[in-house]
Amino acid sequence: MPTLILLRHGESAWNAKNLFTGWVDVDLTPHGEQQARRSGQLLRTAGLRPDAVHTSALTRAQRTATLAMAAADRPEAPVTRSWRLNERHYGALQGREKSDVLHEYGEERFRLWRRSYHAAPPPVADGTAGDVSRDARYADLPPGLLPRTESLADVTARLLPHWYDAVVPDLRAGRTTLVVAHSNSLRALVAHLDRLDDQELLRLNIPTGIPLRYDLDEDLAPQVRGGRYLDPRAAATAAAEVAEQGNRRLRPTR
Ligand SMILES: O=C(O)[C@H](O)COP(=O)(O)O
Repeated sequence: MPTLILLRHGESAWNAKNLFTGWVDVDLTPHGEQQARRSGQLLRTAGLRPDAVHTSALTRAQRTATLAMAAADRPEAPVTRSWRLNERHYGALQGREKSDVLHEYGEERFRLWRRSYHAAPPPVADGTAGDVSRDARYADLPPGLLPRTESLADVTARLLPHWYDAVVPDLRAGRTTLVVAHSNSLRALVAHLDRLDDQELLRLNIPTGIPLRYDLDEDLAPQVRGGRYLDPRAAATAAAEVAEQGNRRLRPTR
């Protein structure tokens, strides 16, 4: 039975500042690096030895994958990188402080932009930090595929080809597979695996840096809906903090 492990990258510099990040390529903080290493230790303690790794085109996810796999004693496992696993493009919200956005637009709009399936924030303006049309990393993609904003439905549509074409073959081959991605690309994947309804999706928050294990049956359906975090208590606390990010100006100093 194949095992899938989902891991959101460790804390990034913009997570620490409570800024919407999306496709802006910020690095991990020292705390995020530590979370990544601890993820690898948790994998090792659980006896999980990933044979294949999939991650996004963004530095924070790639570095988390490298640090976690080194700590899991599996640095040689092959890594596939795809823009399809990137964070949701957060449009014009990228670079804005989350509590500022909540106060400007109100709780309902803020919640729908962050957690609903269909709402997409306003698109990013040309030439600003989130405009990826001239980013060399995406030069081979048809311009029509490059987002200026995304709903979770858009994320799901661009993520699933990578799931079916690259992750599923690894799982079908019996490889323990680690996917290191982002809050919303992982929400899209969990929604797909667990067949979440709209209300469940609104409540789903994924914490940084804690592996989530899914043991799958032969049809690749989860044996336990929602999977199992390798540190369930820390995951519950951290997920509740993620849900509250609009009400927080700065994270407490560690
Ligand atoms: O891109 C971002 O701002 C975060 O990584 C994810 O944000 P969210 O948890 O507010 O959707």
